[in-house]
Amino acid sequence: IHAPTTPDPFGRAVLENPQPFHEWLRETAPVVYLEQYGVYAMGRYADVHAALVDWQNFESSSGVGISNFRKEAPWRQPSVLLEADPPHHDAPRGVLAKILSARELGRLRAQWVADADELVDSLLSRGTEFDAVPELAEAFPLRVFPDAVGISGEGRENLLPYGDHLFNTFGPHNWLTAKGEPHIAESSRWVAEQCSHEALSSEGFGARIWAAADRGEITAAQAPLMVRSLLSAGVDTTVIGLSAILNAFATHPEQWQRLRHEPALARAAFDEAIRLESPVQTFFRTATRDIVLGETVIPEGEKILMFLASANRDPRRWTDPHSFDITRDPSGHVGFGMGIHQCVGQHVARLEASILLAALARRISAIEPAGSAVRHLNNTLRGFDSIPVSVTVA
Ligand code: HEM
Ligand SMILES: CC(C)Cc1ccc(C(=O)O)cc1
Repeated sequence: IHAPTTPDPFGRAVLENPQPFHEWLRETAPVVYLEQYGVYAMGRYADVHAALVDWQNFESSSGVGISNFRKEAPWRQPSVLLEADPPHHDAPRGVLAKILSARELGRLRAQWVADADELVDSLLSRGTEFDAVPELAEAFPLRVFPDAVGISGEGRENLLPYGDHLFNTFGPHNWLTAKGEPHIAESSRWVAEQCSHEALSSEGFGARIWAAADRGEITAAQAPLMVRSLLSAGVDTTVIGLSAILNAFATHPEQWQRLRHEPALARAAFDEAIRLESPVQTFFRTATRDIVLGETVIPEGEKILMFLASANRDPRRWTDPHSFDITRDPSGHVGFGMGIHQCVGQHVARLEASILLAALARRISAIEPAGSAVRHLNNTLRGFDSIPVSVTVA
């Protein structure tokens, strides 16, 4: 199906409110050619899932953004994980999966719980009305994650702008990529400086990556790029994930009560928020051969735009897809991707969320909106700039 003119999926209107576009895409066909960008779009769960698990036909090494690395030079050195396919992808993935495993992360739990308790106590001592984005969704990851990686204390204000621009560059050049261009050279330089062996503290994820290089499991060239991966993917995403769950609970007070009575639901609640909100809305693959899908042929070398957020609300796969229900089984959602590139940091994200939610649930008997939430616009991410809330202390 050729769609000569559709609403622009990277335009302000769709980025603000993507659901009508997703509905149109799912109902039109399994694959729709978007003439505006010359890419093949998928919005149904079955097709997105199938593409994600089929790395041989839908490759990542030509880039997971709209730009085809085989046709134009990437603006930064390709990731040895995200923008690599087997066999090159295998060793870096194996090393990072071990370092970020749920088991390995257990050693961080006590410190992160203490940090969350301190942060929430201090916030509530200042009042019961606040903006949950800066005070919680940004403050908690920025307090625990850079230290867990082992980077220096100076310059951490570069992290969010670096990630925001990176995620914008997966989409087309537009007002969003133009916004980040003036500062990206400086923040890129700072990020690169944090990735050297000597810049990293002896305890963190970064040191463990370099130790793997010293053991010959990865090369000394791959090690700094793997640290860069953590700084690229590990901050803006979790800020949005926490914003999503906090906004979901503020707008569904009965679900908050459910969580308070059954704290063990926090883990499923976070994945349900990731399914419903899909912090990472879209990204691309590149066809490695002519791919026949229904009545459409995707020619070799062409880009496929996968709408994760649409797949996560596809009524063909989910009952009552637009509802936030923390008792639902959210497994199978593609908010963390699927297949060999599925988010290697998902346990870090889940640990941050479950610890922050527990700290809040202990102290707060109710949370509700105290004004309208403000969306944050980005070519790839969908989050919030502000979520004003008012809470009742238990
Ligand atoms: C709510 C938070 C997060 C979300 C929604 C998220 C989402 C995703 C998605 C959708 C992918 C798949 C990309 C693809 O298939 O091309 C991915 C991959 C990845 N994520 Fe996450 N992520 C989150 C947190 C994190 C964190 C905290 C880290 C680091 C500690 C991280 C590191 C990575 C890396 C390195 C990859 C590439 C894996 C590979 O290509 O093998 N992410 N993430
Ligand atoms: C959803 C993904 C595009 C997030 C992401 C970003 C960057 C990297 C990297 O390896 O730099 C990995 C994953």
